[in-house]
Amino acid sequence: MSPKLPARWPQEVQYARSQRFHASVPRDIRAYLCPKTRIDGGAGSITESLPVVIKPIAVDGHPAKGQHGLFAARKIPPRSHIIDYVGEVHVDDRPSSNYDISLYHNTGGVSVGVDASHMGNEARFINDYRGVAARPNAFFEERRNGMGELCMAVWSGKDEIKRGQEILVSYGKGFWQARSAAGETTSE
Ligand SMILES: C[S@@+](CC[C@H](N)C(=O)[O-])C[C@H]1O[C@@H](n2cnc3c(N)ncnc32)[C@H](O)[C@@H]1O
Repeated sequence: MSPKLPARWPQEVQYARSQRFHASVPRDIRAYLCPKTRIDGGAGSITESLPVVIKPIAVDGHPAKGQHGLFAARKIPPRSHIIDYVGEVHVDDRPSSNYDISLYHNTGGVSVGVDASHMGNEARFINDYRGVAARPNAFFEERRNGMGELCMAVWSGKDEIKRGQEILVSYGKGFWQARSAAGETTSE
């Protein structure tokens, strides 16, 4: 059964509750990332509602005005798991994706990313804090989910996130440096 789409989910993007593996991921890397046999694709383990909601950004001065962001649907305690970043796990280059985050590097120099440009979950709407707030209120850190699969998770920082607040992470300077040539800017 396909999962219910969140409000304001874009038609052209496939909604998924668990990451998918692109053919570019070598077998040994995949075995490390996903050591257990997956029975149902991973969707079955999610029972709780997520503490987040996708909203359009209409505030003047917000650098992502006209786009969407991810907001707390209820109070989120400090240092707690918010959501896993779901997308296509890949090792091929995706220089034009604005939804590609780094998941894992092995000692042999293989870099694994999670790209949510064509498929993903609510986490793909998390904006960078630059130009929005003084600092991020959430951060990326990998974890092994209930199925033992390595994934990139989003966690709250040291302060509680209040209902209605935008979830903001740092994409890292590299993200913006790579885009400055293309004319995409932040206030930093
Ligand atoms: C992962 S997407 C975030 C979700 C996006 N706002 C949307 O509606 O699909 C990353 C893109 O969001 C925009 N963005 C996120 N944070 C931003 C910021 N602080 N300043 C300017 N643009 C931002 C940029 O266009 C960036 O390439």
